[in-house]
Amino acid sequence: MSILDAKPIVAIATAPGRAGIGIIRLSGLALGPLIHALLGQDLKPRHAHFLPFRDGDGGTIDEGIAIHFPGPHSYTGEDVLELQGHGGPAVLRRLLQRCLEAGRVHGLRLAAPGEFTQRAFLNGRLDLAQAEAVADLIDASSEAAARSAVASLSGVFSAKVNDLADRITHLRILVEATLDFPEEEIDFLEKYQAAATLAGLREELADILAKTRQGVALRDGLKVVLAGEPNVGKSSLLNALAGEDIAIVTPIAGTTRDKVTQEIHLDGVPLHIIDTAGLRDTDDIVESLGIERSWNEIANADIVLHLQDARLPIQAISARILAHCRPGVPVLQVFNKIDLVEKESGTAWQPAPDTVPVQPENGQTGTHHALTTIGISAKRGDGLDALRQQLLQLAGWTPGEASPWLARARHVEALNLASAHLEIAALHAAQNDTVLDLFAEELRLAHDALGEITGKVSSDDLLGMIFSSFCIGK
Ligand SMILES: Nc1nc2c(c(=O)[nH]1)N(C=O)[C@@H](CNc1ccc(C(=O)N[C@@H](CCC(=O)O)C(=O)O)cc1)CN2
Ligand SMILES: Nc1nc2c(ncn2[C@@H]2O[C@H](COP(=O)(O)OP(=O)(O)OP(=O)(O)O)[C@@H](O)[C@H]2O)c(=O)[nH]1
Repeated sequence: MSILDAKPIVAIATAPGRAGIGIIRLSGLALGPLIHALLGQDLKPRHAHFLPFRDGDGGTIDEGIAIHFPGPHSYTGEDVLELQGHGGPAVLRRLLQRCLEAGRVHGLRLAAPGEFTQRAFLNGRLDLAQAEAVADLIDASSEAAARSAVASLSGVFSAKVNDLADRITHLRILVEATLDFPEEEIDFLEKYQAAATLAGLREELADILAKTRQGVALRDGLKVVLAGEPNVGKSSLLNALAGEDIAIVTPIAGTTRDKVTQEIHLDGVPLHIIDTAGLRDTDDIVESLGIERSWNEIANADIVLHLQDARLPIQAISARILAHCRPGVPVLQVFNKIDLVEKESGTAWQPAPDTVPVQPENGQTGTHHALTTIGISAKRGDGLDALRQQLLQLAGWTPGEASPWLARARHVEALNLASAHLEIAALHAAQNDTVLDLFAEELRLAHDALGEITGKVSSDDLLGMIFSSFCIGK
């Protein structure tokens, strides 16, 4: 249901509730007659008119400003009418009713969520990544996310993707031109330095992918799971990072029975900190159900903080934690309660030689990031700044440097797909008897994958899914 119909649409564009000003927006192919019926006059294009908004009987609903943006020079690319009135819910409801009444003969109907922006997309005013950025800008939870969303909206991300797609096409055209002259196939690769060009394209794609991943982290946040045996201070760390008492802290082992989640922002990056039940063997049914959930959280984590008591030798549970998390997920060994180490031994805490990283039980050597070790005191606050820095670094963040664009998981998927096709193309190119049509086909598939990002290649299902998650009036 991506193209609903071409009828004119109307919606309240501003947030519900009391506000200084509220806006009703209409969009349609030819709003002239409707405007005349509604306002009793024509409007000078792109001119702010102060006038009364009247109901069908001539009674005044509000006094406000009306602006007519004739298509194609409007947000949607169609004729757009804005009625800017006072922002009370009753006023806007009456105005909306009045529009529907006056517009009935013109087929005016309520807009579906995101339908204004969908029309802007269908009329070529925005590409799909920019349209998504409109919603992401509205939803941005931090200033850093908003800054990056604006960059995406202005086309920074799309331009990168389009440029890469064009360069892939350029290479493909060279290859396909050669296909018509089979005797030249052999030296094609050398003649056009195809392998070197392809290597350059793959490097560029890897760079875009890394920045896009950052953009997704900035939009969706990262799941940081606090895991470890009971009583090591997981809940205390959650509270310290959150700056308030969210989770219950007691000296009793097994206090946390269910996960406790808190969202914090580091440098604008949303981190969902998840405190879990302490990992141990237990006969307590409630506790063991909680522990089962802890393992599930570890399996879904983007980053795991494995908390341990700094006074004790490294715990056997470590290998099991590594084995449970997804490949590539960084696990940070956090030694807590270093204040007690100092108190009991009289010297500052040092990472002991026996805290050298253990290998995961399932032998996934090399699939985890380097295991970094850090000492903290959740109670006193030592090491928390260093821990925050570590978290940002693990999130792929350069301090103070905002992600160049905001992005969505579906963009990363498309880039991964493009990357896989370029990788196969490179394998073809490396063969002695390169089959040029297979090489060209992989380039085409990589190009199409990139086209999904900007909507050059898209399905109605995809469009329906994207725009239906917008708010009404956008
Ligand atoms: N009152 C109001 N504020 C708003 C919007 C709106 O629709 N109405 N927007 C809606 O989301 C955003 C601004 N986006 C807009 C994008 C394009 C055009 C537009 O009329 N473009 C024409 C003319 C450009 C020009 O004058 O140079 C064009 O591109 O041809 C208007 C708003 C945010 N603020
Ligand atoms: N001295 C000191 N005590 C700490 C520190 N962190 C936590 N504690 C204490 O250790 C005890 C356990 O802390 P919690 O935060 O409840 O530990 P937990 O890992 O969430 O425990 P479970 O809920 O049993 O899994 C409490 O008495 C805390 O006050 C620390 O850095 N220094």
